[in-house]
Amino acid sequence: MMSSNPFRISSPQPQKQPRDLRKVNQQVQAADLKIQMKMKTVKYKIAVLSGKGGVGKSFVSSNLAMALAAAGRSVGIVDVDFHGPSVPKMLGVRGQYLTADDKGGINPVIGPFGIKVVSIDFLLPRDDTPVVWRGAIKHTAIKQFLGDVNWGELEYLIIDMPPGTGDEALSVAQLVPNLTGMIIVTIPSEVSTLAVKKSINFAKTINAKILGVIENMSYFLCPSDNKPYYIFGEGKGKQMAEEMGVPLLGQIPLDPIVAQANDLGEPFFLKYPDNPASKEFMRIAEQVIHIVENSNQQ
Ligand SMILES: Nc1ncnc2c1ncn2[C@@H]1O[C@H](COP(=O)(O)OP(=O)(O)OP(=O)(O)O)[C@@H](O)[C@H]1O
Repeated sequence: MMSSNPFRISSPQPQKQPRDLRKVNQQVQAADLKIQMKMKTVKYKIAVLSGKGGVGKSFVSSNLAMALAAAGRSVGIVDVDFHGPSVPKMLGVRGQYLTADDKGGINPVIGPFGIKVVSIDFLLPRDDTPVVWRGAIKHTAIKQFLGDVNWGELEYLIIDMPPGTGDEALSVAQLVPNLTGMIIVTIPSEVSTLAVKKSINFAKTINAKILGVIENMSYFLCPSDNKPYYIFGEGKGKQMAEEMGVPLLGQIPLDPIVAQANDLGEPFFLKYPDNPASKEFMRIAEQVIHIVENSNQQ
């Protein structure tokens, strides 16, 4: 005869569950409190996202971080792109390790210009180790990156997000207290700008301020005639930013030296300060500083 309870779900144990729940609640509250404490000493927290993958979001995050540091600001960067962590390589610190202090805190890796860097990449045993995590684990990892790392006093924390508006974006929106705003990276192609519109609408849905859009791979500056060639089309980023009512912070050229430096694990902005892309990053950093430091939000 079939049992009335085919899944053999045991009946609830009223005395045990509340105690366990209380313990879990206490742990969650303690973790949230830790994040609040750690983030109190970080003035501006900026998430960098893109609607689509491969548009150069990590390149932009890493080089914007260096440009902000070159402008005299203290900077940290947290890479929450768990499935494709490329910030360490783009900052030239790949292969280094996070260390623990005697109080259980995590010491970030120190990158160029003294930037504090945290990424899952520092914890992976091998180059080809995939991160196979569901949303809940990524949420916990983001909590640890925010609450357990010794960030110290920082003016800027750049949060390099994975492409799209999935679990990580929601976790960051939920966990980072007083998120200063979001910067959205795009390339001048129709498919990318469509995806960006989704990111902008996502930011609006969660009430995050959009600091602006950065158009990457905007044009190729031909070395023989020094003229810009708009490979993916001209003016798309500007048009899209105007349509969506957000500022276009800058346009980074497509340059084989960028790809080469990133592939070699060289920090591009530091190594090629006179390249037009680096100069544009400096201009973008100055605008970001102007926008966030002149608003009262912290
Ligand atoms: N302006 C540029 N000129 C030339 N190559 C570039 C430029 N920007 C990025 N790249 C190259 O494009 C590739 C993708 O860059 P990146 O990893 O930053 O993109 P992403 O949007 O973060 O990708 P993902 O979707 O994996 O998170 C890299 O090989 C990088 O070197």
